[in-house]
This record gives sequence, structure tokens and C-alpha cells, in this order.
Amino acid sequence: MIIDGKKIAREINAKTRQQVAALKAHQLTPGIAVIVVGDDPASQIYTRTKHRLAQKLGIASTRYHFPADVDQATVLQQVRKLNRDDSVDAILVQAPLPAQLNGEEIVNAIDPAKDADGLHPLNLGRLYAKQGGHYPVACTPRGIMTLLKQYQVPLAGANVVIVGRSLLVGKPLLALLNNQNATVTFVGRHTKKRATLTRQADILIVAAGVPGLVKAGDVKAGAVVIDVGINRLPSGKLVGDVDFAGVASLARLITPVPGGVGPLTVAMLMRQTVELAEWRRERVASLVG
Ligand SMILES: Nc1nc(=O)c2c([nH]1)NC[C@@H]1CN(c3ccc(C(=O)N[C@@H](CCC(=O)O)C(=O)O)cc3)C=[N+]21
Repeated sequence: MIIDGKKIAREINAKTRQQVAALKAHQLTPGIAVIVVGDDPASQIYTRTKHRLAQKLGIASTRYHFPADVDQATVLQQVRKLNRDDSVDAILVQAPLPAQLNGEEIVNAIDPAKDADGLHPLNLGRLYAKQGGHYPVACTPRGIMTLLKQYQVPLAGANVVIVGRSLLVGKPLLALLNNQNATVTFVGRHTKKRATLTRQADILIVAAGVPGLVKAGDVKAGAVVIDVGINRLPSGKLVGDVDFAGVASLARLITPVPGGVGPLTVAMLMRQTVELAEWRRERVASLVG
């Protein structure tokens, strides 16, 4: 069966729109600020998608576009300005950043209470420590967890293999799944007998950024396959990291590209923006007494 990411995203967005309306009745408009550096065509598309969905849901969205040769101080200054801006609840610095910029320093400069991606080490650390309370979590992993829940995929005791260990996808996913008692393995370039490991996966999650990396021979029959890759081929066609035609017939559940994980990522970003707005106000209210 093919997982319908668009449908789940629509349901989430309908709820988010109601939450935004409820906040607006209290004179609060959630706001997201997206910083983009350079003219990477994919980044332009993604940030436009985010901007359009925000507008549709009633979330204030501002995009800050810097030239590819912008210096570190300028970006840091923009982040700090957004930290102080009370109309901004969520700050996202679009990846990838050009090589002259220190992405680590930029992420560390984001107020953890406004961290749209859950990328700040404080938030990632809270997730790894399985801490309670309110904090943001990376949107693609959150989307994948939602999707697994919607399709009632059991996690406790499941063998999960994640291909790719990025800070934005692999690492937070490992923590989320491990916190649900799944047995999680990272597989990468340096892994020996990769196919042997992926073929043992009840749930195989691929976020490597390599078109067609995972083929039918790498997948166990009846597995759940989550394809996080989005690669634009020279022909203009959008494909994932999984050879969909080969794998779809043997997987129990599989996400398509497009229409799988992507729409959920953006839906989760909007939901998280609203949550960040609520949490920040709750905190302020408790401080005021
Ligand atoms: N700080 C940061 N946070 C991110 O979350 C982040 C990022 N940087 N950099 C780039 C990746 C990629 N990403 C996507 C978002 C939406 C779709 C999406 O909506 N895809 C649709 C349509 C794609 C299309 O038609 O082009 C789909 O898969 O159906 C895809 C990819 C967020 N990312």
C-alpha cells in the first residue's frame, strides 16, 4: 500500500488552521521567519512552499534572503534580531548554507524557544534525554512518526534501519524511535554488509540524498519503507532515494516521492510554529504571574 502523505498533511493543516484562528481571537498571530542564503533552486522552492502554506493557514511568514557571499556576522545579526522580535515565534535557517558560513554557530545563536527545526543542541539534547515538557523536534522526523502512527505501524521491538545520520533527519529520528522502544540501527557509507542489515529492517527509513540508492534486493518483503530523499533528476523528474518501482511491490507500506514525507514536513513546521507561539506565551504568562 502506498502511504498518502498529502492526505495526512491536509488533516494536520486543517487542525493548525483552527489553532491559528483560536490564537487570533486572542490577538495573537503566530509568526515564522525563514532565512535563506544563496540561490539554490531547491531552497527557493521549499521556502516558497513554506511561505505559501503559512499564509494559507493564517501564520505570519517572513523570508530573509541573503546573497551567497554574505558574511557570518550579517546572518548572526539577523538571527539575533529575530530572537528579540516578539512577533516571531519560529526561526528557520534553510539548509544548505554556503561553505564560508559556520552553520553550527548560526544554529547555536537561535533562541531555543524559537527553534523551528529543533536543531539547537539544547533541543536535540532534550530529545535524546527523553525529557518531558515542551520543546521543538525536527519537522521531518515528527512527520514520519505521525505517519507511522496513522498507519498503526508497531514500534516497540521493531527493527528499524535508518540510512543517513543527518542532524535534521537521521539523528532526531533515532532518538524518537528509540524512545518508543524500537531497535534502531544507522547504516552509512562505511557500514559493512549494508544490504544484510537493511534486509533485516521491519521499518527502513532512507534519508541519504542518493537517487535510487535502495533497491528491491535491499528490502525485506513486508517491510515499511519511508523515503525521505528528494532528488531532482536532470530530466526535471522528482525521485526519492528508493527505487520505487522495484520496491513498492514487496513493501507492505511505502511513501512515494513526491506526496510522501515532504508535505508532512511542511505541515509539521506549521504545527510547531503554532506550538512555539503557545509555549512562549505560556512561559511569559507564568513569569508575569
Ligand atoms: N533548516 C531546514 N529545515 C528543513 O526542514 C529543510 C531544510 N532546511 N532544507 C531542505 C530540506 C528539504 N525540505 C523539504 C520540505 C518540503 C518538501 C515538499 O513539500 N515536498 C513535496 C513537493 C516537492 C516538489 O514538488 O518540489 C513532496 O515531496 O511531495 C520537500 C523537502 C525541508 N528541508
